[in-house]
Amino acid sequence: MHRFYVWAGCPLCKPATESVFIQEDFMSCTEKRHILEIDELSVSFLQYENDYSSRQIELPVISRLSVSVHEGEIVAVVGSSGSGKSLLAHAILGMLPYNAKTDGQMYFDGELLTEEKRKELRGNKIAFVPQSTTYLDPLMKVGEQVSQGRKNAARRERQRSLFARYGLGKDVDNKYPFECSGGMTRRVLLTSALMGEPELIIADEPTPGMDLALAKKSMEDFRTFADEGHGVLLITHDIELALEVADRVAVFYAGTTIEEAPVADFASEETLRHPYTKALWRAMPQNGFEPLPGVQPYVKDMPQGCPFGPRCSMYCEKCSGDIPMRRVGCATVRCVQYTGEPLAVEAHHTHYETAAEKSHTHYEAAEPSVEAHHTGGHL
Ligand SMILES: Nc1ncnc2c1ncn2[C@@H]1O[C@H](COP(=O)(O)OP(=O)(O)OP(=O)(O)O)[C@@H](O)[C@H]1O
Ligand code: NI
Repeated sequence: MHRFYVWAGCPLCKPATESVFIQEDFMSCTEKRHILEIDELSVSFLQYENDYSSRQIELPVISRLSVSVHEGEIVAVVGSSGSGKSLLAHAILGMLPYNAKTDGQMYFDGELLTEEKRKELRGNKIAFVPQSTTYLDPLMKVGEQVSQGRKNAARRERQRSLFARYGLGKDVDNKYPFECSGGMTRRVLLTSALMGEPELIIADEPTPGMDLALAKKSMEDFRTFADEGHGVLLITHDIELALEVADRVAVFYAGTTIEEAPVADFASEETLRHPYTKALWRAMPQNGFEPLPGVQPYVKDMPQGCPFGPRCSMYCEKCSGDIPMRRVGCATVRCVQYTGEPLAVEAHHTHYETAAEKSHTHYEAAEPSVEAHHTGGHL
């Protein structure tokens, strides 16, 4: 087991002026099995410059995006419309349009995700709940699609109980997609994902159109699924929902990850790292509902360096250069201004060792590097 020692002042046990060495066990972020790892993914689309031109341009919509899901985890991907959430899901599943070009590496259970591997995993080890309700085959009855042609007594029973759990009557089996309402289709897509024996569920905005009770049930089912040692990548606009159900949150902005943080870090603005994540925190109703002026840049007007730069009060010259993703404890952040690591109090206390052990610890690495993370992980 790798151990790193992080230097931080504890707001509870020590006065603010006094710092303590605390030992943090990074098992949770470096050595747990990585079910999914996305490493510096970029996606661009080849497009004609305009309606009258035969010249093609490359439109970069996702750049150097990194995110991971470990066993037992629900990782929420949050970010505003157009930040690249759905494209990430489509890239993992090999469902991008023909004019898309990708770069970077993706791993599933430690294995490189090739085009062939994606086809093999899609609908088997990786289940997908799409954002759009048009994914069902319009010419096939719903029941057939949910059972995926694999009928046996156990699967029939599983389907019956899931349909009952999500308020889908027996008659739904025999309906064609056009006979289902939008909300019903969402429930069908969800039961379909829960039907098989996947390792990972990628759910792209699974709850719109569901009433609160059903939405809660679906989150409970994701929790149970994750607790069995699987993983869930939950894409949502809804940061409050994310904080309720997820273990970690990946924050997307303009096609890249700007921060990945354990949910406990959202307990206060101070324990978050990126100015955009802090602004999201302040915009939550319970934290003052403070709106963030400005809009996310469109791909064609992307600024140099940090995409959040034009809206950031901390912007300075160094923000216009290359901004690498840095690992800081169990989190990652893409901000050159971030210097410290105020640990979330909860995480800190969970990992605190006895006084005797503490006295033998020494400062080893305040910020384990991304390389350390990789070698300590599955690679
Ligand atoms: N086929 C395409 N060709 C060109 N650009 C595209 C294509 N598909 C998506 N985009 C662009 O990629 C960016 C990311 O889109 P994506 O659908 O991933 O956003 P999202 O975060 O899922 O948004 P939402 O919350 O609205 O679902 C957007 O700017 C979108 O316009
Ligand atoms: Ni989307």
